[in-house]
Amino acid sequence: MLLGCIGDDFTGSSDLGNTLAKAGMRVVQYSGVPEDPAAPDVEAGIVALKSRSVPVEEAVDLSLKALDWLRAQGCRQFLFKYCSTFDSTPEGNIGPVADALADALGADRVIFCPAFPATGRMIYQGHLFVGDRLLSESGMENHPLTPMTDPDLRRWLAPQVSRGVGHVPASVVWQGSEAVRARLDSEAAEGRPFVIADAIRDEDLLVLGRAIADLPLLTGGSGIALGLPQNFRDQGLLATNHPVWQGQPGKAVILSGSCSRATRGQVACHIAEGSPALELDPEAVLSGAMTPQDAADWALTQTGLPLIYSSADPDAVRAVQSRHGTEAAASGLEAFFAETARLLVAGGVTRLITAGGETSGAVVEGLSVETLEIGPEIDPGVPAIRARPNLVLALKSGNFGSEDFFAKAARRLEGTTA
Ligand SMILES: Nc1ncnc2c1ncn2[C@@H]1O[C@H](COP(=O)(O)OP(=O)(O)O)[C@@H](O)[C@H]1O
Ligand SMILES: O=C(O)[C@@H](O)C(=O)COP(=O)(O)O
Repeated sequence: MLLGCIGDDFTGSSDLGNTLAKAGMRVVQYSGVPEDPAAPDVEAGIVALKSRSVPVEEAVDLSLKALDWLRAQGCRQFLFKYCSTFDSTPEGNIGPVADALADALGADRVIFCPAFPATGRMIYQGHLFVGDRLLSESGMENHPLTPMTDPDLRRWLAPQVSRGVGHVPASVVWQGSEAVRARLDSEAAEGRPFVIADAIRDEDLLVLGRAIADLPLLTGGSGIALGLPQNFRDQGLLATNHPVWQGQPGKAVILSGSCSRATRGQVACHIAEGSPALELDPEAVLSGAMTPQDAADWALTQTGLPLIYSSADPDAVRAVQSRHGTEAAASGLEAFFAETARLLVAGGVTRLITAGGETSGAVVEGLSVETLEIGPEIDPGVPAIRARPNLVLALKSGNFGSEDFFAKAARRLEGTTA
């Protein structure tokens, strides 16, 4: 294994896997820290954790365990993948995890770059944009668990970390990788080893990728990985033939716990097309009046592509959270989706599409799937994944995917390219 990655959620990890696989690496995503060694032909291994919104100490502990395992697999470089919208709070978990990984690896300059231009995430003058909106006006200010209310990443990261926070502006990135390296050196020399890097276009990410080829630790969204496969290829380290993706026939079901704007649009599109949809009432789920068995029975008796969703608008989410508490509402709904997924797969479902990072993590953990083979891209940031000989998955990040994503994913998982 060449590149060792630690993802702070499951959809984000598959997003990273997508970037690396598209650029020609053989990528496997692991659910949590594996007990066994990796297969010998894995070039990039991604340990997917559910560490984005857990208490800081737990996130740090899990991430260090993942690092130990990846080091034992012989990795030469390590990447901490977090969300392209920098999902975190003033306490963490991006900063404390990065601090701990930097300590463990002796990293004296570390880049932070969540940019993902293909999905509209761009960083300019240290500020994160989503399309033509600042992060804090993009809808992310209403996120149920990590509301992002400040678009200045330097200001958002600083209280989370024990090191100084610097900046590589776009004007330096546009001068090329040598200039970026010089800037990282000068920032480190002035006590700012943690550096927010501007990136607006894929070309910028490729420049950054070349500049950080020799650094032990990188952090960012999947975009920061764009240039890394070429670094390994240049050293003659990548194999050229990889297993070919095979589609999976059989019953498909969608589970959506994401309340993000894009997902709500996809839910609306699915319903508008006349496809079967079951809206979960969080009160009924949390009181036990609606059980996973009820939901699974409903889906298994539908024809077409059934969708079970709790996705709701910010006001409805806030109302549920104020009645039950944010944590209890989230974990109750996630446990419901996990159990429903288990029942669906036991009932013969072979293609499962999940929407939402936390939701997807709960589902994959609930299914006890340990290794996920990354296949071809469905939409930017979302690959088809093989979980078992008879089970394929698409784990959609909340904000990713076109309006017709659900139907498209079902087709791609089946092996239909149209
Ligand atoms: N109707 C709802 N009310 C309150 N919380 C909800 C509702 N639906 C889903 N949630 C919770 O909101 C969180 C959404 O997070 P996640 O699944 O990561 O989606 P995203 O990728 O959009 O952030 C989950 O913890 C989920 O259980
Ligand atoms: O980087 C990204 O935007 C995604 O890979 C990701 O991590 C999204 O997380 P969720 O929106 O919580 O699914």
